[in-house]
Amino acid sequence: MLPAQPKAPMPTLAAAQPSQFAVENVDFAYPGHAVFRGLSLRAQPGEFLVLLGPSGCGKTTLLNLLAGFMAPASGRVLLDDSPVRPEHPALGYVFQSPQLFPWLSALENVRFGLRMAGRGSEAEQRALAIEHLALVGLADAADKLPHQLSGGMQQRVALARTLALQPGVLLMDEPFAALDAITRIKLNEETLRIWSQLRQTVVFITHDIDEALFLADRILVLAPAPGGIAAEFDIALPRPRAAATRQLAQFAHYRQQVSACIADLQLQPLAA
Ligand SMILES: Nc1ncnc2c1ncn2[C@@H]1O[C@H](COP(=O)(O)OP(=O)(O)OP(=O)(O)O)[C@@H](O)[C@H]1O
Repeated sequence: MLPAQPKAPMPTLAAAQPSQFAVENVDFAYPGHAVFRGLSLRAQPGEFLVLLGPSGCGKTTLLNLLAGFMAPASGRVLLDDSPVRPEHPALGYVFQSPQLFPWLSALENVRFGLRMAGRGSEAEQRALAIEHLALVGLADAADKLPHQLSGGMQQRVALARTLALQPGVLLMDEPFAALDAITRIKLNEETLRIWSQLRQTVVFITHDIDEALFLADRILVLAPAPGGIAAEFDIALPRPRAAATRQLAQFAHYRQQVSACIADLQLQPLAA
């Protein structure tokens, strides 16, 4: 009889070890189209970093470089001091579209990643999936199919599916852009509630200034391609943040500063 294979460790609802990112002097181009020249940035462990910038400046490209889906032409992308690779267990993604399997229940969608990673027994996977559905406020929807859920609920399932794998970093590419304004604000608040509990490093892409201000410890504004970081804002709004945060004079002040920066960028003539 073959010896039993050691099982991958079962993640729990406990906080992950937050990861750190370093992008060092990265150049990247699509054929005939330079996107980054000499881009450098860092994300500290447990930081909520938001990337903001005009359409086409390279936000998604940067996230793909951070995820190891694409390689820079020169320079390095390091995750916890090693070159990033897409299968790194610390990486978790949430995309604009929830990308759920339509024939699987919410619970089975959340369990899917755990099954693929071979983590735990079926009973453990189910228990963890239920715990994470409860974390995103969907304890009662475990048996529902995706088409029985609203867009916001589907995106919560996608978030639970990613969080169940206990990533050290969450890469979020405009995750709430397709939702109505009220649902989006609600999910911004939920994201911060969950982040304050689990404290992963988050890299969040948006082109919504209010969303960026509400969430971020730090905002990096990207310049139009081929560029890099045009400006950096430390957002010292008090935490925990809630609806009242958006009414603060300090919030309005940051909004004015960031809006002016982006307006300035969009008025710049395109680089040759
Ligand atoms: N596969 C590709 N081949 C060639 N050019 C591409 C490709 N993907 C993206 N681009 C171009 O590279 C630039 C950066 O694209 P990217 O999608 O990263 O921008 P973005 O800031 O995320 O835009 P948006 O806010 O509109 O989503 C754009 O000018 C885009 O047209």
